[in-house]
Amino acid sequence: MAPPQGSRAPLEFGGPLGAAALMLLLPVTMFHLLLVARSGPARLLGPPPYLPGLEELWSPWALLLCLTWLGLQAALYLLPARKVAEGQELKDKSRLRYPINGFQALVLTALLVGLGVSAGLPLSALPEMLLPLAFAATLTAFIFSLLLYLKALLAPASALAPGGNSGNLIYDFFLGRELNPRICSFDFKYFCELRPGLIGWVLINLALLIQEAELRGSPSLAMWLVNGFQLLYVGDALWYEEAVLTTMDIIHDGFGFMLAFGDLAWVPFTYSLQAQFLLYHPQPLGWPLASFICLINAVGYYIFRGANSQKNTFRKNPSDPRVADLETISTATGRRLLVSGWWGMVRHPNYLGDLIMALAWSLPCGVFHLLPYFYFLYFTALLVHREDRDERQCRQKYGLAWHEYCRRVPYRIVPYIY
Ligand SMILES: NC(=O)C1=CN([C@@H]2O[C@H](COP(=O)(O)OP(=O)(O)OC[C@H]3O[C@@H](n4cnc5c(N)ncnc54)[C@H](OP(=O)(O)O)[C@@H]3O)[C@@H](O)[C@H]2O)C=CC1
Ligand SMILES: CC(C)=CCC[C@@H](C)[C@H]1CC=C2C3=C(CC[C@@]21C)[C@@]1(C)CC[C@H](O)C(C)(C)[C@@H]1CC3
Repeated sequence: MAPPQGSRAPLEFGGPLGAAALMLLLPVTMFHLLLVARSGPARLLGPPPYLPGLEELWSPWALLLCLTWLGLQAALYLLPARKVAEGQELKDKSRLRYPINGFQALVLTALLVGLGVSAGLPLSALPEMLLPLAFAATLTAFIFSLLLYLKALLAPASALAPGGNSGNLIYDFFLGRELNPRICSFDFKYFCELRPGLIGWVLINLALLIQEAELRGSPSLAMWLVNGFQLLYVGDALWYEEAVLTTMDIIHDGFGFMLAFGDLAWVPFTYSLQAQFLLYHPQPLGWPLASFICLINAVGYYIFRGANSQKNTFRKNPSDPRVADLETISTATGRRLLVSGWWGMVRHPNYLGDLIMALAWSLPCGVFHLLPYFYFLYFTALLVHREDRDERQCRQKYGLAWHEYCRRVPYRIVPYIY
């Protein structure tokens, strides 16, 4: 049931036409990347080396493996958590509770995979299955999104997200109608955001590293760097799992095809692109340059983690000694905005740190192919668009206080540039 006309949020992503285009373009782009990464020329802007037939894309075994993976991660999600955190206050003043056991799930997955490999699990065969696995993940995302859409038809208006309730089926299916779709205490958006896709991403990276070792005797330094950087990123996300509860996806966005496909297919199969590229295009990398790239990643991580933890600590407890001395702006909602510390440097310092890391992930692949920089380019576009969406939401939330924040912190992501 769509909310009253007056409360409808403005259309984003180009409205229904843009949503329809993205639902086609995103999977096509993902398959293009998977095909080009394993081709000789590896030309991002060129045609794919060939168009795979359905017999190459569809595999019942790949679908079974995909669903088994989802089942395993769901089982790990349901294990007793070391902690249960409360989410931000909802419209009806209630707060949802979330299990904090993501890092535990990562460690248990690593142990299970390690046991499997020692028992003969052919993990290095995974790279050869990326196309059918990506197809299975895309199919799963579509079906899952349809079930979520149908579930939202039964949800009360108070459970709906501001965005994905335009009344247009395609747009609402893409953006997602329900804000926090759950069955009992199982939160589908929270689960998908941090578990199957992220852990699947580093598992694919590991499989690519093992296959390179089998092919060339040992993994290259570039492959070690990419695996290490991205394992740090995923491990950090799961160690600081509670911080995701103050991010846009959890606070504001409905759970629909965009996030379901993003979590289940886009993240594991396009975020592992550098490792895929390196398997088929080994790159020489000396220790001096590798050390410099590690420094770049470290600077990015320092900014990323510092900014996210500062904002999350502040949102959880403004009186926390770690943030109590920071300068803030009061707002009509009663919530305050940080205007010093990381959030006094630019309005999204966390994005800056993330982008610096994204660049560090590409550099080990050399500078003679554009393909490994796809993530950096896509991610820049995603974060610029995301920052614009967040600006609109915060302007609406905080009014004059946000204008004052923009006056005092004029740059969005990069100091003195943007
Ligand atoms: N690897 C990837 O593919 C992606 C990674 N990310 C990363 O996820 C992280 C989270 O980003 P995102 O989800 O966009 O949201 P953010 O963590 O940037 O949170 C945005 C929210 O923070 C609050 N906020 C903004 N400014 C201030 C301030 N000055 N003081 C206090 N609170 C403030 C507002 O919410 P409120 O005031 O209501 O609390 C705002 O809506 C980032 O590090 C980003 O780089 C994001 C997208 C994709
Ligand atoms: C083009 C397309 C398919 C869009 C979907 C975007 C999603 C892939 C991203 C939206 C927000 C994300 C976040 C992370 C991963 C990518 C998605 C789902 C994130 C879990 C990565 C790890 C970080 O530490 C994080 C937890 C802060 C982050 C949260 C947002």
